[in-house]
Amino acid sequence: MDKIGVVDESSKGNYFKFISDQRLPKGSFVEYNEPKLENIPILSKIIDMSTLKSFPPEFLSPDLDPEEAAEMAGIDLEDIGKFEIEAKIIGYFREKTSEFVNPKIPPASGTPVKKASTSVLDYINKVEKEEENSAYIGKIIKTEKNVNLDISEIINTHISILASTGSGKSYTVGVLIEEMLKEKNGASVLILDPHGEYSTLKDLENKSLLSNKEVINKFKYPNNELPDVKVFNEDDIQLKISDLEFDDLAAIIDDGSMSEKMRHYLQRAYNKLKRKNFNQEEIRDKVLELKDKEGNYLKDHPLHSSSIEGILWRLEKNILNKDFFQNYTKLGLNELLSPKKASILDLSGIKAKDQQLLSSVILRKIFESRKMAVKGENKTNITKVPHPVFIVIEEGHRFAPNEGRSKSKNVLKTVLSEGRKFGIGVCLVSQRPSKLDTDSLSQCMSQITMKIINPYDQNKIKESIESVGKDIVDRLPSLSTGEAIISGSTVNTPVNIEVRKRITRHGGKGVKNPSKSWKNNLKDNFYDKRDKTIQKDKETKLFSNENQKNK
Ligand SMILES: Nc1ncnc2c1ncn2[C@@H]1O[C@H](COP(=O)(O)OP(=O)(O)OP(=O)(O)O)[C@@H](O)[C@H]1O
Repeated sequence: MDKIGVVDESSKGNYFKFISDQRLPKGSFVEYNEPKLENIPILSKIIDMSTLKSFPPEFLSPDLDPEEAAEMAGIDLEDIGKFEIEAKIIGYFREKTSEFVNPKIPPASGTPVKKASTSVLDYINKVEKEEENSAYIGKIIKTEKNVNLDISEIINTHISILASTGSGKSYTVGVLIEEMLKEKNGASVLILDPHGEYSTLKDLENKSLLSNKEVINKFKYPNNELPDVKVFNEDDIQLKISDLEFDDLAAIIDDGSMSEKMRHYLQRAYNKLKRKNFNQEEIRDKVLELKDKEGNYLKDHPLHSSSIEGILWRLEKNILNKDFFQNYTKLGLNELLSPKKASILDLSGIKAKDQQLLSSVILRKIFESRKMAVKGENKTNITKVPHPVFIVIEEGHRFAPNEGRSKSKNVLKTVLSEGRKFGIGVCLVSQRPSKLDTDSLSQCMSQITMKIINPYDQNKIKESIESVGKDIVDRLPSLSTGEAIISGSTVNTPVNIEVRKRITRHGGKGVKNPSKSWKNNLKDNFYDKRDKTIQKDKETKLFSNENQKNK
């Protein structure tokens, strides 16, 4: 491999500087051989670059000969156009423990530096491209080297995808899901989709939409079938009231004004609902029974009496008059979760609070079900999901906000902290990491981080994610759309990548030409009329010219 630079004298600690005449992008990799360790190649990453020497401004005149100027300024002309590049030492790969080991000695001055070779870059991946449990996510920037995520790590210890709006989060989620659904993995995926932007994954069901035979083969299962992608919307999603726990019920009817007394009476009524399959009316009837039973006491204690009335009113308003709650569940876990299947819950037609509620019930059911399956228990009222599950939660800050209440926060935290034991992998997606619950974020042991400009969001990432150091955060604002830094347990060392192209169409596109769309939708479309008049004028002119010619 060709030498691209030489270590200069300023080496210290984990970092060294070298001089090169090449521009090397930040985040790219170089290597050098360490003679004290049998010449083993040491992988290092570029973190900064500056020009080595430049002419002082007073010598920057077009009339001045460069050689003369260099002599006058006391600069070696050869140094102009060279770069001083700072690199961070990553280390050599120790196969025995599958990790990069820092050599703890900086390279000596004069050590040749080379572009990292493919054989050294290979160690960045924990898994090979087309093997089981791998997700080919893109290439190391400015190279042809593939980066493959280790899916076992994602399922066991979760992943976060963080980026400012428009930087490519949902595109990247799409790529990850495509990889999950390839035949090599055959995953069971559930997507909580508040903006309804993932339905284009349905392209995977249609051979004619997949570009060629080679692509089709990657998704084709032994029975010749392609993956199943199902979209469920508000008409399909309804909650069975008896799936709610007491806290859910209290949270739904509490608009912030529910007193402790009201909570107390609601709890007593709820405790009387011994059967597992109660309906909306039965909750109200239990409160009415309580009112009858305590009749005399309530007469003497008007405050208690008004508490019961308060509950009845709230039940009427929030539960009995809502189509969203049914006495049955339209969607069972069996329908949602199955290998080689992605179920997209399009929540765009559901209010934010109801989205949280729905997610909390679904997450809890999946958690209970997986727990039972792993522990080998059998409970008749719980559907058994016998395989691991990958759950994508878009707009994660809505479901687990850092501040304020959310009906789904506690259960999501439980899934993140204990899901590891039960094979529930979560992908938490957010454009506002600073608004995301800190514990939830730090439970995601792998990260795909894309362009982030907001300093609050950058700080949050620095403070709550161990594997994302300052050098990574400093690079976030300069990333382009579609560029990402992968870090954490899914790869052996953090790596800058260009996310691969999607196989399916991307569903999260903005409006391409808003002006055109507005004009096309004008009630009195005078643009159309104008265009027709112009066309007519042209034709008239043309004919009159031809008439003239014919004359
Ligand atoms: N890897 C990529 N290759 C090509 N185009 C990409 C890539 N990533 C993103 N884009 C394009 O960039 C645009 C924004 O991407 P995307 O919708 O994924 O952003 P986002 O971060 O999810 O935004 P929002 O938060 O607004 O949903 C899209 O038009 C998409 O097609």
